Amino acid sequence: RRPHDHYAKPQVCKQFCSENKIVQKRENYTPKSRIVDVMLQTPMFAFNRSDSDGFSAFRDQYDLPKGFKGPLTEYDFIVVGAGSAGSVLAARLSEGGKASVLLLEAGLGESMLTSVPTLAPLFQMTSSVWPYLMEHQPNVCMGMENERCFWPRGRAVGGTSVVNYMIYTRGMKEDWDRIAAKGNYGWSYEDVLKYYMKSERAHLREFKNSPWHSKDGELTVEDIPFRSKLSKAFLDAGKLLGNRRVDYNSPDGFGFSYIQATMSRGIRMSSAKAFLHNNKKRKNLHILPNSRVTKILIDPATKTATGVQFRTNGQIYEIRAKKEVILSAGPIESPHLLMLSGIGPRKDLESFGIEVVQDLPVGETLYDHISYTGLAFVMNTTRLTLLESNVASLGNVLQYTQFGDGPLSSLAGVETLGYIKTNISEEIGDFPDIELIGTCASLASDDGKVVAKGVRLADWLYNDVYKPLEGIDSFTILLMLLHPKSKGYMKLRSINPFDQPKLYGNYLTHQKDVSTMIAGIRYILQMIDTPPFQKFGTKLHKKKFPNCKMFEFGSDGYWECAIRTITATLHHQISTCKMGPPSDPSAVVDPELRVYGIRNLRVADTSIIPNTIAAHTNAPGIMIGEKGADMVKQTWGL
Ligand SMILES: Cc1cc2nc3c(=O)[nH]c(=O)nc-3n(C[C@H](O)[C@H](O)[C@H](O)COP(=O)(O)OP(=O)(O)OC[C@H]3O[C@@H](n4cnc5c(N)ncnc54)[C@H](O)[C@@H]3O)c2cc1C
Repeated sequence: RRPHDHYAKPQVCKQFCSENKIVQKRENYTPKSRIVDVMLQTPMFAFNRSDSDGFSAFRDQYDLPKGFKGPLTEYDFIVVGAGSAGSVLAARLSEGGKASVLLLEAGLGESMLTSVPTLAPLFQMTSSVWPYLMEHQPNVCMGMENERCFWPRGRAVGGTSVVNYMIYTRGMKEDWDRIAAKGNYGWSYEDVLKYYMKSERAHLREFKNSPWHSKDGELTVEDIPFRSKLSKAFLDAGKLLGNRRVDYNSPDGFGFSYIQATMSRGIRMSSAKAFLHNNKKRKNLHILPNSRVTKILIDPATKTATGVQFRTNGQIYEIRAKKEVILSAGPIESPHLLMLSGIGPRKDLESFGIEVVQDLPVGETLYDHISYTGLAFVMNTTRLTLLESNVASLGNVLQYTQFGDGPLSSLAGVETLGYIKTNISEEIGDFPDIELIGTCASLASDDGKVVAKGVRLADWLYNDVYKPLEGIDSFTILLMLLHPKSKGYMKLRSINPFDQPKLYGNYLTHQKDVSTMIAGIRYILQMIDTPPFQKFGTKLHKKKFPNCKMFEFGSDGYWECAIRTITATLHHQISTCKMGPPSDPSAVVDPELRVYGIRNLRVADTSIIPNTIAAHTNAPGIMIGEKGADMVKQTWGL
């Protein structure tokens, strides 16, 4: 071969060459926030605001290693998506130098601003996310813009770990043991714990010598440096109601605790920072940001994945995988890519004229964790919460830039967790059905500019109910429905890879989900009545939602209307490429993550999680990346 034959050449693009307009518009958007404004006055964060990409000066760069002019024509492994799972996979498969790895990512490198924990809600309005909207579902998200639920997903090197709230949770022992008991060999708690611990570098004051945490991994897990007095009140109230203080990331995790966060000295620890930064100069690891995969290349005769097609800078490339293609594009794009490539429900694919390579139930299962974020509590005591007007001070910015602590290191007010079993649960033993999340902020703490806008809360609701709280100390306690019985699904919208698929959450279609959430709200109100909160004169803000006026405030009918009005997702969509044994008709991948019926193709990301788990899904995604990498290595003797 002549040397230039090693490099991939762009091909003529015949169709679907440009991305949809929404994404292009967002590329040029710099979010507005008082905290950012103050930060920009400091030399540390100064940058050119007239730049069309407001964050360009402070973006992580991922140039190809020295000596490479472009991507090669083939690699041993192609990993699609540099998110929570994909970053780990690419790092592990390229270690030791035995295999060549191409990591393709649609988004750009993360910016310096995404590193600041308290700005987490800001990025849901930027080009760092895929701005998915759920299809309209009557009677949910009634208080969101156009009554549509918003499902942003991270779009950056680091994926959703670049825009998430950094809560580090692994799931209960029972969750993983149940998954294994359904025929998913190798996925029991004991099995997955090994991989959680492989990644982890814990600095947790309370659990310094715990056997359930490791100090040797790449992913720093820390206590949040900032704690408000309300965090202690939350834990004390929990204790008074009979809950234990626990390490929720131990096998005995049913109880209350301070949050453990993926951060390092107050700075966000994305999976890109943890797994790619130190490895990006490896000669055998090529990372291509701004490169969107549009199709998996599959030989229909042998049913073997042979490579991918992707678009970068308006050019289309096809690159071959000598060993495997691994999809880590997340719970929406991994199934989307499978369907576009002929792997999915036969009837649906045929209705779009897509040649069916493998008939599989891709996208037919979709679970999510919904939450009610609408409770607001006021107090007779001031300076207990994170009012943006107080946080946005030069002193706080300097404190953060010098020491990595202070209010800017807060996860936008999120501080504590409590796993509870409501009085209507039918589960046996310590199996929680609700997670409570203690905070020191409410929807009004930033005057409605960021958090409410980020979740697309409708102005009619915000102005009527929350605006009166602006400038006043107020906070919320959230609840998350851990094991919804309502099941959603997703479908192709068209054969254009740039069209978002149709997403159906099917939220609250099972009445038990509604009653469990109401029981969770009542539990929170009980907590608020205890002395730890009452010593601050804490009271529920009792302004009725305008669309729920027909119900008596506080009745079951009222709370049902309220949760159907603010039906907030905590963005843990899973199961769209469900893992299961061959006997499971709803499975897309086997317990070694191989797509059924196709050779050399795996899915390794949160889309494979088969059941709901009591966890936020970043750490599980990273664990799946670790475990997936080991399985791939084992297959190829690496
Ligand atoms: C606002 C928000 C807050 C959250 N907070 C928390 C939290 O506090 N704690 C927690 O544990 N979890 C949280 N989550 C959820 C968690 O972060 C995600 O579930 C997890 O990161 C998903 O990991 P993944 O590897 O499956 O996918 P992702 O991390 O989403 O990675 C997928 C990657 O693939 C890329 N990609 C997609 N399609 C293509 C394509 N065609 N070509 C190339 N690249 C592609 C994407 O751009 C992305 O980078 C939050 C999520 C959101 C949205």
